[in-house]
Amino acid sequence: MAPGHPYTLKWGIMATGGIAETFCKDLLCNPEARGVHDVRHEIVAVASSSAVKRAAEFLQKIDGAFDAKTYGSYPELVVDPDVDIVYVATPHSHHFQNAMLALEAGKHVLCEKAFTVNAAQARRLVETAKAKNLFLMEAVWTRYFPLSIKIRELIAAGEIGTVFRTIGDLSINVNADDAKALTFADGHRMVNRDLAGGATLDLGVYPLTWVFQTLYHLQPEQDKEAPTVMASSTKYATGADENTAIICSFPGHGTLGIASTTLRADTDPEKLFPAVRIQGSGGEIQVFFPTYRPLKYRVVKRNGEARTFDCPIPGDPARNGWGHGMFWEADECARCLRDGKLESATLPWRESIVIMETMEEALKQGGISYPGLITTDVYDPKSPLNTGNQ
Ligand SMILES: NC(=O)C1=CN([C@@H]2O[C@H](COP(=O)(O)OP(=O)(O)OC[C@H]3O[C@@H](n4cnc5c(N)ncnc54)[C@H](OP(=O)(O)O)[C@@H]3O)[C@@H](O)[C@H]2O)C=CC1
Ligand SMILES: O=C1OC[C@@H](O)[C@H](O)[C@H]1O
Repeated sequence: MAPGHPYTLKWGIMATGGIAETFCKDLLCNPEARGVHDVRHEIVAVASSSAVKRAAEFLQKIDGAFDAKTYGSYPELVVDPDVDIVYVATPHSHHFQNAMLALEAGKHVLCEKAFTVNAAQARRLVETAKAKNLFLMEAVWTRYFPLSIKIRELIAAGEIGTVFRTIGDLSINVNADDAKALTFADGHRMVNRDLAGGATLDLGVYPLTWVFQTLYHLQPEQDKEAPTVMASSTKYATGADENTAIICSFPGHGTLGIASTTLRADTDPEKLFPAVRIQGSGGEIQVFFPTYRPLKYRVVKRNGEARTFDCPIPGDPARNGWGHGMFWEADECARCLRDGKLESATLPWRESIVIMETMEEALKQGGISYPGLITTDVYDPKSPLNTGNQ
């Protein structure tokens, strides 16, 4: 990179669904619109497992990167020599096999949340990235929000004294009219066990993110303590969890985290109450819904003094004001690669693994299980999850 020139990261996009579209629209935003001058992004290839036509249609949807190559399969994408990093945007069920496909082809990887279906798969991804000297990161975008960075700084600076407890929720009321079924069809990734559906892996990872970034991430390195986990779930008709509560206890630090998620009620129908409360001896920090894309936090001191801070997401005027907030995690990938780092200090590999251990244990205690095809930690390039027959 020439001095003074931004480092450019060249992306290959694996899958053309909802979040791939949102993420790519963020990649297409001018970084200067968010005050970023040191890195930039280019979408050089897009792959759909269903048809090359879908990849071409995707470029129309994102309204940009019209010169990007389009592929009708994931294996073609990962061998494209122009791709630096693959963004894995498939359902949870596919993450392990798809991320392995990319790593084995020598590509760096940003993999959507939930990272994998279980901890063994997460460990295998990390081992592979390490062995091949490749960058790997779980796409928990919330951690890279300036709001999250600020809150971690406030906690570290003692703004609310000693933190003892974090309570977080991410829930959506998707009851059908009769309140028996949910509005999702049984085959939808949110509830389909074959796609690792369920509230915990899809939504629970966000309240857990708040528990982990406030109670685990900030623990001193020499005292890192994984939580003991107590959890309970209720099951939907498909066998996926629809309602889960997880208590994370860090006894060595005297802290407790409580993360909950349900598909049967909203976190806050009136958008008045905090979705996350980080509670310390000197007060608390409240974070408001959406738990995954927060725009506002409030610091409430023990004496009742309170201040609210709005944190709007900067839009790009040249893209009709678009800006969703996923660009900050993309900037992190670019900076890590520019600086020769294989993992992000904001979400280190070890932490992603401990979070997967926590969710795996919670699901086990809740009696939730997933099929062998999507839980195996044995890589198979010919798995239908890679070849698109699943
Ligand atoms: N960070 C965030 O805010 C969000 C993250 N996510 C995460 O992103 C991932 C994808 O979610 P989302 O984009 O909403 O899902 P979608 O169903 O909209 O898209 C998933 C895409 O994966 C590909 N795919 C490959 N095999 C299958 C299969 N058997 N069934 C369904 N899709 C398949 C398809 O693309 P193709 O045909 O082109 O191969 C499909 O379009 C999930 O892991 C989810 O947790 C989701 C929403 C928000
Ligand atoms: O990651 C996510 O955040 C937003 C939710 O609506 C979505 O289901 C989930 O996958």
